[in-house]
Amino acid sequence: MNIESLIAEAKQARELAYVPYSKFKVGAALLTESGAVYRGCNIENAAYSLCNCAERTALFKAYSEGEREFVALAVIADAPRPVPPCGACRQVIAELCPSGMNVILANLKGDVKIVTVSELLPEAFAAEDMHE
Ligand SMILES: O=c1ccn([C@H]2C[C@H](O)[C@@H](CO)O2)c(=O)[nH]1
Ligand SMILES: [Zn+2]
Repeated sequence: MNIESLIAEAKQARELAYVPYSKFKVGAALLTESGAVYRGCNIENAAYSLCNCAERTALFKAYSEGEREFVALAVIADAPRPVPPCGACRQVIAELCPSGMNVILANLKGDVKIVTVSELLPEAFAAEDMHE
């Protein structure tokens, strides 16, 4: 699976977004070590703080199906620049994905920016920091 294909998966996922409030559809696609792809879209709620981003939808779907080895995550939206994940998603990505994993940020215009998990959230607190 190459970068373009993973972005295409994220674009497909984006079509399923539930966004009556922001009207801002986001899609994500998470590639696992075994080659499986988990898609996610953002799902909003009248209680705004319950809105779930595309990235977290994809990660939670994959993790809850038993997946543990993640190799890349693509995110796409119709934005002026490659869509930047929110702080909550950065924290969840840092918790569940390897620090050197690539996160592919894209928009519908074809702009792509690739960053690592640790670039998105340097010095993130994680499970291994909790006990000696
Ligand atoms: O990386 C991002 C940025 C935003 N959103 C969602 C949250 C909300 O539903 C809408 C507007 O912020 O887009 C995502 O899903 N992922
Ligand atoms: Zn988010």
